[in-house]
Amino acid sequence: MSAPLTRLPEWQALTAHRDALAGRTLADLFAADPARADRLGLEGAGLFADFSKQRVTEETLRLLLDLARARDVTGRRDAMFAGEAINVTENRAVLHVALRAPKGATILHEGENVVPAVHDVLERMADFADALREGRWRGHSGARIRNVVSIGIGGSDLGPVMAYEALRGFSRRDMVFRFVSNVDGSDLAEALHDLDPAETLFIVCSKTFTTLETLTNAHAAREWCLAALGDDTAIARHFAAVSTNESEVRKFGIEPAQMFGFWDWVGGRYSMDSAVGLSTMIAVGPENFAAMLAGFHAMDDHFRTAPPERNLPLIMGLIGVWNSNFLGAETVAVLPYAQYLSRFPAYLQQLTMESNGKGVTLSGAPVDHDTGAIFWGEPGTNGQHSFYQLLHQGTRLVPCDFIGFCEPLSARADQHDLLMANMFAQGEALAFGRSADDLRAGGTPEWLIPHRLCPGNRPSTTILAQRLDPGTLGALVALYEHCVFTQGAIWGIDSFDQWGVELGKQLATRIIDEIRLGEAGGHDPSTDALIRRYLAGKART
Ligand SMILES: O=P(O)(O)OC[C@H]1O[C@](O)(CO)[C@@H](O)[C@@H]1O
Repeated sequence: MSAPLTRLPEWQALTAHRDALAGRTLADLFAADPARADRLGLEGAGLFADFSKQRVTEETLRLLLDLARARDVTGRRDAMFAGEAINVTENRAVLHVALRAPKGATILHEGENVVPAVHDVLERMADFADALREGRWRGHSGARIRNVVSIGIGGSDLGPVMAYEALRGFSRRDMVFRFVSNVDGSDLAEALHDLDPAETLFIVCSKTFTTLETLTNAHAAREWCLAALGDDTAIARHFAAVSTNESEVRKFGIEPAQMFGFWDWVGGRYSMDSAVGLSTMIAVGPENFAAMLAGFHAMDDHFRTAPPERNLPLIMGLIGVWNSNFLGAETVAVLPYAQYLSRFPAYLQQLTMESNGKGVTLSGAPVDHDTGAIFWGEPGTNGQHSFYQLLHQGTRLVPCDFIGFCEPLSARADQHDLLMANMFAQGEALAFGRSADDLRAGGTPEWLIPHRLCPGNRPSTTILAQRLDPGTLGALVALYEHCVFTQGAIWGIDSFDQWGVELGKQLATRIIDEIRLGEAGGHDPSTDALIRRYLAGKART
């Protein structure tokens, strides 16, 4: 791993190949090889991905696989599954794959099989979830718990809220689930405004149990609860915690019996299938949660065992490297054609950008190439009526991931056909565009042709699965997790730390004190002036 990535012969071969391919459009590639649609489709864990609308040939994939070999991606993958401390800057193992391993499996961490402990927590979660769902777990006044409010942020929020939205169709409709993350007090206020404290359970979700936003909201929720229920003992019936930090949980007043733990080898953004998924399990039930874990595990197995050239996350990750580093794409648009996946792009933003938004290699040397792309997106068809204009005719290259399902989850099957027709149409339009000749033949006046022309040659991947159920969701999340892993291994970065978020937190702590004291100073002139202006405005309220 010592030679800089871009000096590797495998990298240079890809650069030369990119130059040789220059000028060959997707239309050219399909004209030369109509069967590429068959050969560039891969299946794994119930997901099918069509890569034929990516600007790659089989030679590109061969060269990308050479690069993966040179970077020992499969060796690093095996090290992850073996529990090695591949998160080097925190000296930690990265074992989210153990969270979804079946009961009899063995995954070692420091010589100990962690799978039994994972299943102990899952069983405790299931008991608690069932007790709530069946009305056996009651509030302090004896009232049935009808509302579950999850308080967390980042990995302790985005996974649970995404999964709840994705699996709403499988959730208990007679219970209310809300998610509070922002330190902006209006988030909590809106979540609670119509809830009865006697019927409300809070799940405080924080790996560290020290996060400013979560602890602030949790204390405010505690006050709200006590103001109505009037007794400290009520906390035991109305609060549960998900954390790795038992002593801080106790300090907050939540007993270990209501604490569901996980481990330092689970990164926050890789934790939705740990106890962090408690709200998901309460919403959809332990069986559906187990089906989601099975979907994750099926993709883990595929990633671990499928040959590189048929390995879905590996190939998808490598194509992402090709688009970023060789075609110059800066972003990836994630476009689920499923309203239930409305929070999936936001979830992926943390997974991909907190993982691969790094500027130095594992040894601390600056990278000499771009790393993680900017992920963003919205569900289709909504996005079509806002930003797709730029995708079709703008000056930037934006590779798109379309995600769709064969079976509708609503009874309106004809609407599902409309939805899917739109998804297929967008991939086709991006790839093949509309030529001047076509427009002329359709009667477009000459002066309007440049405005209406769609140049095409814009790459996309289409992921198609049977239906959006718990197993599919697990497989889909694991697909992106392993994609991120593959890219991090190619770039030689630590995909599992997040030191970049620290500085802002430290500065905020200092500024909070200054605001409380009513005086700013010691920052740069712009920041000082902004704080003073804020203090002046605040004084007028
Ligand atoms: O679960 P915690 O410890 O409250 O952290 C929340 C989030 O904050 C971060 O550390 C970033 O600030 C994320 O990595 C993490 O998911």
